[in-house]
Amino acid sequence: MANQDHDLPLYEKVWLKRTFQRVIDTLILFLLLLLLNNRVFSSHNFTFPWLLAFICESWFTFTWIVILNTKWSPAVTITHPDRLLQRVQELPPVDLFVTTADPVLESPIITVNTVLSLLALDYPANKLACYVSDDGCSPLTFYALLEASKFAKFWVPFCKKHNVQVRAPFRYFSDVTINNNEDSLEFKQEWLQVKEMYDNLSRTIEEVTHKTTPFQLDGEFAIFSNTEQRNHPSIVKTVKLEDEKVNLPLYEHVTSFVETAKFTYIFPISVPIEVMVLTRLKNKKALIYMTYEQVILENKEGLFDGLPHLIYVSREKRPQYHHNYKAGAMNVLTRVSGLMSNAPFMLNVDCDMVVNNPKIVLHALCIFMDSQKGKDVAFVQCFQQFYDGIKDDPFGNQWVAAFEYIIRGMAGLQGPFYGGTNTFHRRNTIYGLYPHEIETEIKGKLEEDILIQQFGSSKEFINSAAHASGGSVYSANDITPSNFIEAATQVANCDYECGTFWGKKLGWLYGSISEDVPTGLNIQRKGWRSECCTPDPIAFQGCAPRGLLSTVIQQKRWGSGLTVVFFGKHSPLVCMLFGKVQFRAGLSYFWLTNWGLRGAFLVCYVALIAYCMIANTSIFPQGLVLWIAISVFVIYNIHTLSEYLTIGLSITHWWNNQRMCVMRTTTAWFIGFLSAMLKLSRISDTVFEITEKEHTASGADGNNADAGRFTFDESPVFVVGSTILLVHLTAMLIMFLGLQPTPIGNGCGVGELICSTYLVVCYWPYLKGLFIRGKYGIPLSTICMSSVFALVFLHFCTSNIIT
Ligand SMILES: O=c1ccn([C@@H]2O[C@H](COP(=O)(O)OP(=O)(O)O[C@H]3O[C@H](CO)[C@@H](O)[C@H](O)[C@H]3O)[C@@H](O)[C@H]2O)c(=O)[nH]1
Ligand SMILES: [Mn+2]
Repeated sequence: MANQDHDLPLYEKVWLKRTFQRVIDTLILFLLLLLLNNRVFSSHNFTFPWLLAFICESWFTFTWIVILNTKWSPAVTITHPDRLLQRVQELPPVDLFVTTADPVLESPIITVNTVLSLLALDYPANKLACYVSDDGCSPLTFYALLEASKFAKFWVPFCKKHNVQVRAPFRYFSDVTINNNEDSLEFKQEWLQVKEMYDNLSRTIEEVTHKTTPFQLDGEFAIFSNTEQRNHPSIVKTVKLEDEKVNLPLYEHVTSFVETAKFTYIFPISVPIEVMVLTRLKNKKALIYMTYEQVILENKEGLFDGLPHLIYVSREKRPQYHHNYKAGAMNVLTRVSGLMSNAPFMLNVDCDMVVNNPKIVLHALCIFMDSQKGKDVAFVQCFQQFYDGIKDDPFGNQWVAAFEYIIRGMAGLQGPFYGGTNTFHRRNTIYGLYPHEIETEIKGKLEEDILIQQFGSSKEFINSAAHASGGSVYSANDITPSNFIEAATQVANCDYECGTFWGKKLGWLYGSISEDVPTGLNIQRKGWRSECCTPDPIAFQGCAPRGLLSTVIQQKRWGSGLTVVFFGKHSPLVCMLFGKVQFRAGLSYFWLTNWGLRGAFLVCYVALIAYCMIANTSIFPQGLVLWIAISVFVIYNIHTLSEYLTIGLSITHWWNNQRMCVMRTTTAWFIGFLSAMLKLSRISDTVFEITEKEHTASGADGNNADAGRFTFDESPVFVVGSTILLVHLTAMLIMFLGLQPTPIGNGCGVGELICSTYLVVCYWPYLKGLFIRGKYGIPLSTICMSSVFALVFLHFCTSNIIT
């Protein structure tokens, strides 16, 4: 290898020039400031509505500054896995985390596909360990994984042999068919065989999932009897050894294992690659532990081309302990994996995020391992992109433009925010280290009692954490996850974290249902950077909510979780003032953390406009200044439209996103904001509601009559939406019928009318929903409630309380 080669970076960062965009952005800002200026200096109408308008408009201008700042210096990263492979002697181990929480909303077949795609990554199998956290404590999920691990023994070699790109079987088989003319006979045969196996697998899993009779909880599954999702009792599991065909050469191995690990019991299955299923034996100690782990697949021989370890983890749940949702699950996975494989890097994906680029680990490592720029990179974030997205994004949940402009923009600053999935982390940063500590082995040298205070009382875990912090890893050959079952059980217990730093200073942070954002901020606060990784083909593909109902659940959660972050200890402002988050990076975090607040301000403004129309007053200026306001509106729309068109999105896509932005801000984010306020004032807590992942194996939305159509239910989100619509319809009616009272000041003008019309046009799906019954219509109860609210508002406006 030429010396020169060594100097080439493993990744490059290229800043994009978007000069024209900057000019227009600045023009809009200039006009907004002009309008604000006009409001302050040339208005003589200092009433309460005026003040409210001034506050809201200042907020909108501030939001625009935040957006402009975020978009200003976009960057892309280009990675060179070929250089990495040439340069490093040995690739580092990587732990893979998958979280699932509900076998109904997240069908096990989805999780299975994600896991299979991870097992088949183009990376030495002995360097990978895949951990599945099941917060649903579901025997179905466990069963599905067991079945999948059998299939994996054929699937993984098939993918590697034929260099398959999409390694989630349901995606592969719906995309790729055999070509009789081009494909070899061997390929065709294998394809058919593997396809049949997959069809069997998915049929078996579907059958078990949809069986109306309860799942037979015997044999290996006895461990699941008497468990509840939120309350797992002590579980003792027995395995009938004689049912399995025993592979003799493995026998020796197994007996020695049973001697060393008293509380575990192994039986091998006769398979080409060693597969072991572990379970705990009945013993006193196990009765105290209320969680269990199963090692499903163990690559004990450390075979390069074998299968990665696959470990099922379901942490203990007790009603008296808060389980902290996904953040809690991630911390358990961090500890369990720390014991079992302790890889210096970990990848975390949601259960629906399948690998789309099998070389993604190499791409991400290019960033971490670059000797110049990689040292202070804490995490590598891949975009969230979606398969089978409904055409033109009717619910605005595919975020294509946001990724292109906002996240790439953040990438040019201190780095993208942590998005909760598709992310590679350094184990060290999760353990709370600062960039400069990485090479000084600080944690490794800490006193044991300090480590116990921070990391909890497991000796084995502290040992492994010290190892990790010191930069040394277990060598790939001593990895035997099953040796650590007992210790892993302990660190997955509810009370393990009591009094420790977990969730407060270490790992995934608790307190917000958008755990990802504060976790990322807490890392960047220490001076770490992050990078985007956007290789071609794209890294992962997930399942975007397919209906309005699940979109609303997601949006409400974000609106609420992000507001909690905004006002919390890890708000961007705090991290900027007291931490090492750079000014512009901190400001860009406002784009994200103020979603809930945006809801509050926009609802205020929308109400104000309706008030003006009903009470016949005006918040908008007349004459030239009104024209400036109208031109801001027009320029803004043309500008965003051109941004969409530039990246190949359609006009419909743009319009769908625009109107969805208005709708979700004034409904879901607003409700999220209210629930965050209740949480912050300790009146009620917020709950992580899981979004449904629909499994459409056929890959088309044609078979789904609901695709893209708005469906409604009794959610308070729709009450807010319908109220806003009814109020504006009434206001327009009053205006057109000439029922307005004598004007206050200039009286209501064209500005208000334009705003109101735009709003009603955005709310068109709601308007239709008012007149349809059934699931496409707004429920009568919701309409009644909204009418009451609208009447109250009307009364309020006409009773001249505020003038
Ligand atoms: O108690 C829980 C709740 C959720 N999850 C898992 O968390 C993931 C994300 O949940 P999902 O319902 O898919 O939420 P989304 O809105 O799709 O997720 C986005 O937003 C979340 C924060 O609100 C992030 O955690 C996610 O990574 C991000 O993709 C899923 O794998 C769940 O199984 C758990 O493990 N335990
Ligand atoms: Mn998701």
